[in-house]
Amino acid sequence: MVLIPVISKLNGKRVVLASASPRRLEILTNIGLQFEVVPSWFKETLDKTLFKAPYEYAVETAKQKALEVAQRMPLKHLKTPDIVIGADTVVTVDGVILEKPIDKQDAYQMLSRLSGKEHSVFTGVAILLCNEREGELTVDFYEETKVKFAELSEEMLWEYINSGEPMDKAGGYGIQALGGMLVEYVHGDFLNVVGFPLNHFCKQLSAIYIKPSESPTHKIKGEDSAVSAASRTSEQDMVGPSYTKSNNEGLPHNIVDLLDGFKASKTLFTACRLKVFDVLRASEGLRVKVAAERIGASVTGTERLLDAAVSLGLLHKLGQGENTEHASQFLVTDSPLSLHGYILHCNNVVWPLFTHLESAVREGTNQQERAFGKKTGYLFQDGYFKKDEVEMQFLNAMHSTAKVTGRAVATAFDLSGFKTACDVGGCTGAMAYEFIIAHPGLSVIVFDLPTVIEMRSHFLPGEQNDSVSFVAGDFFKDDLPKADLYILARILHDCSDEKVDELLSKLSKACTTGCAVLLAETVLDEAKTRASRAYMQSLNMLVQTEGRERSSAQYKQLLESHGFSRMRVCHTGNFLDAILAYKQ
Ligand SMILES: Cc1cn([C@H]2C[C@H](O)[C@@H](COP(=O)(O)OP(=O)(O)OP(=O)(O)O)O2)c(=O)[nH]c1=O
Repeated sequence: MVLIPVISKLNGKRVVLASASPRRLEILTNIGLQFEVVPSWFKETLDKTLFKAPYEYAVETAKQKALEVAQRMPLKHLKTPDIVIGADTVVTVDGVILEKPIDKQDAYQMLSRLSGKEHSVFTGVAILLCNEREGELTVDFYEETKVKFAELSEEMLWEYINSGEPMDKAGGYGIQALGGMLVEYVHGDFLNVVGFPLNHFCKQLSAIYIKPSESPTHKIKGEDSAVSAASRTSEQDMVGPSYTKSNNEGLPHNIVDLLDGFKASKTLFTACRLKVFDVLRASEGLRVKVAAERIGASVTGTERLLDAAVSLGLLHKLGQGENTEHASQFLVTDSPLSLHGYILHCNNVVWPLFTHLESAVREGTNQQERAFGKKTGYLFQDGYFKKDEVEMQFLNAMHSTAKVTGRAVATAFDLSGFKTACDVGGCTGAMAYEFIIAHPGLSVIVFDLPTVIEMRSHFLPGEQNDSVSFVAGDFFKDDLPKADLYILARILHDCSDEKVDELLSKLSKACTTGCAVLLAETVLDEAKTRASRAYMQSLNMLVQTEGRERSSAQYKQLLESHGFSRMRVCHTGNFLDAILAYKQ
């Protein structure tokens, strides 16, 4: 059985079917696959004229369905999938793509087109491997099945249409049900018509998860191996699944992705600096020349930047020239969850520091002086951060990340036992507001430097709420406000070990038995089996600060040494994990 070995390979992985199709659910359930269903919100409105073949449209739609769920789950479901499966089925006849009919008349038109003719059914499938060590991989393929309808009388057509069966099916028919009466022959995979090419899917999974020595010898149509479609060579136009050369002939895709990683980052940073996403939101379907004028750049440079943004899934294919849902959500400057500020910080501060990563590794110190020509004490009291535009940019960055991570951190634990929290170094209050929303009985005092407190009105102009108050002070030099829960979001990871001990010792004195600290940090995964972001963040601390990221075991030891016990860790699946520990 091709599938049995693959099933065992998937055990323990979070598999998600990004489809509302009951047929796909049934097909995968019947083979004993363990998976969750999270229907995709991707609107199936890609411009068909931009695709040179119907199967390309089906594959791209399947990929976008899977991507949407993979990117939404950590934020909305607070869990990260390991594998997301997207699929899209289309019927084509005489070169026209038929999707689900919009009404009975449309169903009549479709079925009349199909009457007495052979047509093709294409199902595109995308398998998104989210937690692979080398980052996100997409394996996509399609399957074609030929179907011939008998000559359909008007009476038969309308009797079938009035059964209601056509309405939620591509081409307006269901071969597995009443629609089977319309069919003279099927050449190819029957389940592919129903909506999921099961055999091809199993072969792809085998190619991904079973080493050649383990797997029964089988050739998938075309060539061996399925790899990241992102590295698929563009000149390929083969009928059948999409491939690149098998790994032993080409570069391992994770090396290729890493080689190009910095270019992808810089593409995102540059597009944000030029406010490309704001310009494209203002007038959808903008032509490149007009976009170039609006962002004040050359036409040739703009064209390549936009093409690169499309390849990174930030923009829809050009011709529509419009933001993807995620670009609208996170990359335009004024959206509620905009990461624009953080991205500018990455471009203007983190990028120059990472340029000196080798020196940081050799010396074991941050590279502020090489990058910006200044020594630094505790980072955020340094003169460099006193310049208004630099401080405002940094606050923008912290504000935008707090907005994106705040909900996940605030909902990580049941905090109903606490009345007053102090958000130590709480910056603009974005995290504090998430805590009072998640815990209505809680009030939060945001404690931060006077200059930070003065600037808060830039960030939360409308959101006045009595449960959030602001107190100016220096958490190293001044007394901490009285509270029974102390929140420290991305504070300890900036500090030297000595500063960490100084601060935790102070918190321990401020806490009576039953009080607690809640840390929001990127927790290192000792087993190194999860996404590598935490280890990238650990290098970020090396180049930027005197601090570092820590594992759960290290936090446990550190907190216990300052009288905090009963530590619990919540891996939120977002940028930040949450740690709660109680004063003994
Ligand atoms: C041709 C044909 C299609 N279909 C169904 C399969 C799909 O469910 C549907 C094609 O529409 P799709 O957009 O592929 O799938 P969907 O809308 O049902 O679900 P989702 O988008 O959430 O993945 O048509 C049949 O059930 N029988 C058939 O014979």
